Amino acid sequence: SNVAVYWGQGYNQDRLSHFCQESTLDIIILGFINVFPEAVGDWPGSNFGNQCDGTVYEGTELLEGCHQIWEDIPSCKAMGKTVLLSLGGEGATTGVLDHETALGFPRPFQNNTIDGFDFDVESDGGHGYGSMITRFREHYASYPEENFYISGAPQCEIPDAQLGYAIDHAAFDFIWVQFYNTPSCSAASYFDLTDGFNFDAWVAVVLSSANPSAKLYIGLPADPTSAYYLTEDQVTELVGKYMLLYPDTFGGIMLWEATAADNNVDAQGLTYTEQMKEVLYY
Ligand SMILES: CNC(=O)NC(=N)Nc1ccccc1
Repeated sequence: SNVAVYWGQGYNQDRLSHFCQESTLDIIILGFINVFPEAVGDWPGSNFGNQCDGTVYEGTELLEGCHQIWEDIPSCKAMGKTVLLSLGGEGATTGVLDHETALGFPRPFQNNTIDGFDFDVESDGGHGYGSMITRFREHYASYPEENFYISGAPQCEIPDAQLGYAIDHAAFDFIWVQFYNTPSCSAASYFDLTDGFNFDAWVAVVLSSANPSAKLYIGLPADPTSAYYLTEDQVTELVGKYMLLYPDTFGGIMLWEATAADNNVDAQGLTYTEQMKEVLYY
């Protein structure tokens, strides 16, 4: 099973190549394309924290000076990483992506080196995401020799207000549930009296979704100051239980996010990511 991390919004974050060199990481999700086109023909916008030079394509919010990222993606893939580009993120302008706008979402990702797209839609979700993912699948089909992926980061309440429809009607490869940010179903609630952690119910969602063989990941915060943070021992107990309960559907652990995980070092000098890898291969 895999460790997936979000990268692009970390405090004083290192360039992508630094994380590509970490053997513990399998999937790196670049965040974010955080402005969606309001209408067909509009351009999306992007934000990668401290990583780009601030210049945008004329008249858009789309960053054009992300040289380090575009330089690092090919080498990241050469090191065996799966690199996905995430659409959305906290506070993103995701607009009501209707069917037409969804199909018209321009793909200004000048290079085609990314392995797929992640949907981290946290507000204003429309039903366009199902159409958009179906359209992505049609594009993917014209490159049968390539492996392209679609992933999603729903909140843990079921059905997820933004992605629930898309998960039921369009094929995802990975679903990393944000078992944080929502008290009622967080992984942390497994350890308190409420015990609302709902991985079992999420397995049922996947098995009745458009792609029952999608892999389901446990999403966790990597920052020890986060309200929903789990200690290494708590992750060992929780993940140890669910990875054995659902060996076919359990895909691994997703962390928000890469820099926080790097900076979170335990008494043995292991980063949080290395601790997660130990849990998965325990
Ligand atoms: C995968 N997407 C996220 O994790 N989005 C998000 N809103 N993350 C977040 C986690 C902790 C504090 C603030 C934001």
